[in-house]
Parts: sequence; C-alpha cells; structure tokens
Amino acid sequence: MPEPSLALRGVERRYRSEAGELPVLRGADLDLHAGEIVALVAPSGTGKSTLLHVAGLLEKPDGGRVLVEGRDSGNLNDDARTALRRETIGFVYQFHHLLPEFTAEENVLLPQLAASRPRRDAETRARELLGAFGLDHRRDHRPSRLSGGEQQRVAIARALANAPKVLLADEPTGNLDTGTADRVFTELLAAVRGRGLAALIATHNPELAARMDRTVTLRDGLIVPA
Ligand SMILES: Nc1ncnc2c1ncn2[C@@H]1O[C@H](COP(=O)(O)OP(=O)(O)OP(=O)(O)O)[C@@H](O)[C@H]1O
Repeated sequence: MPEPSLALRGVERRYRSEAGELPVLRGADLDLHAGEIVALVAPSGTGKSTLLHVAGLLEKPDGGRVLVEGRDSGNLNDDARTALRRETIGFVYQFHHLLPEFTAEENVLLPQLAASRPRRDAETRARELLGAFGLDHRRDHRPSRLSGGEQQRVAIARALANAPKVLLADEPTGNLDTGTADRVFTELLAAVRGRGLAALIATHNPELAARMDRTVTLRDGLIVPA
C-alpha cells in the first residue's frame, strides 16, 4: 500500500475554558489515500470541524501526529507548517470565506502568490480554474456580486489553486439550496476525482455521503467507520 496522502495517528485535541477541559479528539486515527473520497458524518458538536482544522494544519493537535505525504507536521516550525499546508492541502468552508474586497480571480490568485508562484503563471491558472467551474464571466466580480453557488465554486477553485494533494471540506454545500448544492457538489466530486486527490468531506446529508467512497464518523473522540 502506498503512503497515505494524509495520516492521523492518535490525534488529541481538547479545549480549555473556565468550565474545565473538553476533550474533543481522544486519539483519532485515519489513513486517507490518493484517489479516495471519504465522507465525515457525525452529529453536531462531536468535533467534525475540529478534526478538519487539525487535519488541515490550521490547528495543532494536543497529542498525536498529523502526517501529510509522510511528512510529520509536528516536527515543523510555524513557517514550515504553513508552507506544507499551502503546498499540499486545499480547504473549503461552509461559508465561502472569500476575501470581500478582491475579485473572484484575485481570490484564486492570492494563495498562489503566497506560495511564490510567478504572477503570470498564477493568473493563467486562476483563469483556467474559474473557467473549469463555468465562471469565466464572473472573474472580475467581487464575492458580494456572486450567487451562493458561484461563491462556493470560487472557493473550490481557490482550494485547488496550489494543486494540493489533499482536499478538506467542512459542509461545502451546506449553505446552498438543494438544487444548487447538488450541482456544486457534483462539480466538487468531479474536480477531486479528476485530479486523483485524497478528500475528507464533512456533511450532514446522507445522500451526499453515499456518493463518496466510504463514510466515517466520530464516536467518543475517535474516528470509526459509520
Ligand atoms: N475554540 C474552541 N474553544 C472551546 N470549545 C470549542 C472550540 N471549538 C469548538 N469547541 C467545542 O468543541 C466541540 C466540537 O466542536 P466542533 O465545531 O468541532 O463540532 P462539529 O461536529 O463540527 O459541530 P457542527 O456540526 O455543529 O459544526 C463542541 O462542543 C464545541 O463547542
């Protein structure tokens, strides 16, 4: 078996507050291989977002390890971890999180410039990606002038901008009406499959989960088959 694109090994995450300590992840394990799309379906408050943020190197685990293509993120300083995240992981949120003062094209361009891609290459890639999501005519629009479905398509294009190996998504179509959600989700799956990425996608929708390769859930802070 080749090395997983993303591996969680005994990942722990707990939140501290005045009320005490809340252990959310208590030793979570996961292997996610290239070409594999996994649904994460679990009740509200069980830790899906926490898991995605830790897996996506946005939050550090309190224990255990997160390995991306075999590289242990725990051994890296903050800059190196940010660079690893930028180069290997794309993240799609429920609410698009696009930068409001920038156009669609600029939103897809900026992560590439942050990763030191030459501007001309980055512009070409941003246009290709927006074109692939049917957004040629929306390139120069700011997010507020886009529909919800268009905003999420731009967010997906942005997540793919640095050609990641792993795509993580937290309810990526949870904010859209049913018909739009279905279309955007179909496009997301096609983009992930076409690129052979490893993906972990949180959803509350069993029909969307059924379109992925397998489903996992969170139980008592562990990742288990659903
Ligand atoms: N920064 C934080 N500080 C303190 N507690 C937090 C923090 N983030 C999350 N929690 C708590 O940790 C638990 C898991 O939260 P998380 O957002 O990961 O759940 P979730 O499964 O994604 O929920 P939902 O489906 O409602 O989005 C919840 O009880 C939440 O209140």
